[in-house]
Amino acid sequence: MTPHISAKIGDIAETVLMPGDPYRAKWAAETFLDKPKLVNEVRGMFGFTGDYKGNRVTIHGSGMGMPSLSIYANELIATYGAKTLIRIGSCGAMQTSVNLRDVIIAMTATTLSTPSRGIMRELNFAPCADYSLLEAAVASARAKGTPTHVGGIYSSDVFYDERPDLTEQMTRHGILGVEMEAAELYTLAARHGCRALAVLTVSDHLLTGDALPSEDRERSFGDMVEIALEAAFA
Ligand SMILES: O=P(O)(O)O[C@H]1O[C@H](CO)[C@@H](O)[C@H]1O
Ligand SMILES: O=c1cc[nH]c(=O)[nH]1
Repeated sequence: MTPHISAKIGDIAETVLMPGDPYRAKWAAETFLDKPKLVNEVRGMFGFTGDYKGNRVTIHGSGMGMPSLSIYANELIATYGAKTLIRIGSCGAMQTSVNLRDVIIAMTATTLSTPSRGIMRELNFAPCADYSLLEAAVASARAKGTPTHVGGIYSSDVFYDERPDLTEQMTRHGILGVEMEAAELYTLAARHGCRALAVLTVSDHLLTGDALPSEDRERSFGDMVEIALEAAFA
């Protein structure tokens, strides 16, 4: 047990999918896993462990933002022995070539700061995905025919951004989309010798202002979950 996870040691799998939303964790576990078992609900942050095609997997919420993800990822790695952590999140598109419902597989995660900033000091560490997971996720997305983009994303500390100039710079520099957790996940995975990846579904578009109504999201979110599960066990 940890301060934030009540699961017994052994109740969490070595492979963990991490949506920001605990209700997405519940939905994904109940939709895609055999025999999903609730293993954590401290603070309403659901974690479920079950089987995917015979492979043991946990789907556990991260909460929103890097400080929250950092708490859960640290505890999952240090106490429960998680080795592969895949974020399954929503994001805002930053390129005209990226459409609502498309999937973005994040090679790198640019950021202004992460909870690890204090350790890095003057170093501009480049958080990047595990290549084996990235390659397997791209193959899985291609096989499914899901419209998918692979490249850099931006991990922001804020949802309500007061810096339109930053968005403009990100777009100019080819950043595909914005979310709020991947940079810290990649940094923690690098520190602890784990594998990490972020597979994201575009829920809104920063350049057009378009946004998905929540009832439309399930199908594309389902593709994202299956891509992550297939990549984890490739
Ligand atoms: O849909 P999730 O996984 O929560 O991800 C995105 O949505 C939240 C903001 O609404 C942030 O956590 C952001 O990263
Ligand atoms: O962090 C996020 C997530 C979805 N959409 C955004 O614009 N930002």
